[in-house]
Amino acid sequence: MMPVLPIQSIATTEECLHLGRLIVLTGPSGVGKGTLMRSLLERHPELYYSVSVTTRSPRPGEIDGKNYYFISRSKFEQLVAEGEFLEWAEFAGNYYGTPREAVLNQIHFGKLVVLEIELEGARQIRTSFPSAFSIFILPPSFDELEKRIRSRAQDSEEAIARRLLRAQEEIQAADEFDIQIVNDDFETALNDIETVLFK
Ligand SMILES: Nc1ncnc2c1ncn2[C@@H]1O[C@H](COP(=O)(O)OP(=O)(O)OP(=O)(O)O)[C@@H](O)[C@H]1O
Ligand SMILES: Nc1nc2c(ncn2[C@@H]2O[C@H](COP(=O)(O)O)[C@@H](O)[C@H]2O)c(=O)[nH]1
Repeated sequence: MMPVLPIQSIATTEECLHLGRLIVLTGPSGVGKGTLMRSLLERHPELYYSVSVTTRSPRPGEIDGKNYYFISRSKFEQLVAEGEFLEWAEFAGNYYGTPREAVLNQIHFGKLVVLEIELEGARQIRTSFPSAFSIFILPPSFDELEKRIRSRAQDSEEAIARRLLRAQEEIQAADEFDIQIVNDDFETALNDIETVLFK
């Protein structure tokens, strides 16, 4: 299921940090992380985007292995027990996790690796990778955030309510991150991310 590169031994976390860099992109659901990420990858194909594993059902158009690896809760719990995740969390009723081996491989090879994950996972990464660079994406306002979640039209009312509740908690944690970027004008936000990553 998960991509495994032909590497004989995987470096430890600390060894990896000398070879590559880990970037964590976090922010409330609907703020535009995925959209920013897609544009960033188009402009910088040298980046490695870590495809997460989730127990959420695929949305229309989402492809297994591209957007996420979609698996059952029991399989996810088995992978947790086997230590297969670099971090994982439950978010709005579903599990999400970052495949450990693929990410460590890419860092080992000197890649700039980007994780797009929620707050609890980002906190776990800060503990295991203190040198990771963390970015928190903020909405211009809470009303605009709700509008964006609704405009996506892919979540039930219940899921939207859960995501908005969680968004309030997440936004309060924005100061824990190395940098905060407001995604108001899309191009400006994208340029701000590029500036901190590449300039
Ligand atoms: N700067 C922006 N101005 C207006 N709309 C935006 C902007 N950035 C993103 N959007 C829109 O907001 C909606 C949510 O964006 P997106 O799905 O990327 O959010 P997300 O943070 O990845 O959400 P999730 O964490 O739930 O996956 C999309 O319809 C997207 O087109
Ligand atoms: N802790 C983790 N969070 C993740 C991961 N992959 C995605 N996410 C975050 O989950 C929410 C919901 O995503 P959605 O696709 O259902 O809208 C969002 O904040 C994502 O950033 C992961 O591997 N670990």
